[in-house]
Amino acid sequence: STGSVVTTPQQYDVEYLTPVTIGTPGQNLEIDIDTGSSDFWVFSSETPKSQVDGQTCYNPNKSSTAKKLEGATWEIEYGDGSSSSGDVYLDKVKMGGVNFSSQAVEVASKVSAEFTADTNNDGLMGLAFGSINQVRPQKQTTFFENLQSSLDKPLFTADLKSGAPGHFNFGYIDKNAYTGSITYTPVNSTQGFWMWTSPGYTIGASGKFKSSPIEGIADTGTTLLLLPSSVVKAYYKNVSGASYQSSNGGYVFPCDATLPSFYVSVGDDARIKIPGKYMSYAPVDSQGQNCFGGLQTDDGIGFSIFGDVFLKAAFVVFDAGKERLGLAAK
Ligand SMILES: O=C(CNCCc1c[nH]c2ccccc12)Nc1scc(-c2ccccc2)c1C(=O)NCc1ccccc1
Repeated sequence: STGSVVTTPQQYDVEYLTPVTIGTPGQNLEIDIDTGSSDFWVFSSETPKSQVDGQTCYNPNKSSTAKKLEGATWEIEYGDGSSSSGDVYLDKVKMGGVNFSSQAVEVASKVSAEFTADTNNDGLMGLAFGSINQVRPQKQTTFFENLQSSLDKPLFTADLKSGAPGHFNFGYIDKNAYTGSITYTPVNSTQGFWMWTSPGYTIGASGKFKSSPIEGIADTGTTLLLLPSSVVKAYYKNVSGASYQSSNGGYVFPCDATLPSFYVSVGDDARIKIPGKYMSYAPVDSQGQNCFGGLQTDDGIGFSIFGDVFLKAAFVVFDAGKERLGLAAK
């Protein structure tokens, strides 16, 4: 089997939302497909009304195919301090024409304020590895892991775009979705992530390649590109008026500054170009005077995060069959 589903960026490309159908009859939710985590959790009939602000809630009691996974609970906390927790049902899940009949759906009986405030986002579907799933006492496998053996090819692809709908595809590679060739690089999944190492980077079209291995994860659930502070400092040296502002929690610069492009090397002889305009995330003030950088440091994380700022510049193949990541220009 193969599948394809549209994914739509929210304002400033902060996240991408994808339609997912759960249960019988189908309940349609808008979900953040997240290759940086491994839990599929949703706003639900068990989420206190005070913590719901417009989100669509999955109600297992209204699904004839829902079965409670007795004794199973989950809780998850993300690096920004946001969190959610609850219990678990098994139900039919459909996305982009592919479906799995007994997917673990983690229903939220509690969500933190960040998720309540994210009014269009009805939940997250983690597509990292099941080894870091947070359901206890027994970890659950991801939607992709459940589908893998029935897919034409054991892979999925992400084609995120800046300010326009893109696609997640399952089981096949759409040759029309990229230019040139796909460069593959090994994935180390021992920490449960799509973790890979870039050999280095180049700042600006006429910049010199800097050989500097960067180990990080391909993470559609993180908005920004989070790299070592040495790399980040070197980049913002080229942006007039840029400075680290602890009050804003990162590098900020005048919104009219000229931003150099940033090239991330892949394998021996390929690189992904991130256009300068992707390197500005959003205004930090209502006048739109100063802007928050799309590139920030990975301090305190333990690895870098190749988030949406990077991923939307590429066509990305998440190849579980060969434990590798494919990257191509588009
Ligand atoms: O969790 C994910 C992917 N799902 C995010 C879902 C999500 C988390 N708030 C959300 C809010 C809305 C929608 C989705 C999400 N990736 C990883 S791996 C390591 C870290 C980490 C660990 C320690 C410290 C920092 C990061 C994160 C992380 O917290 N990223 C989010 C972030 C990263 C930096 C700043 C803010 C958030």
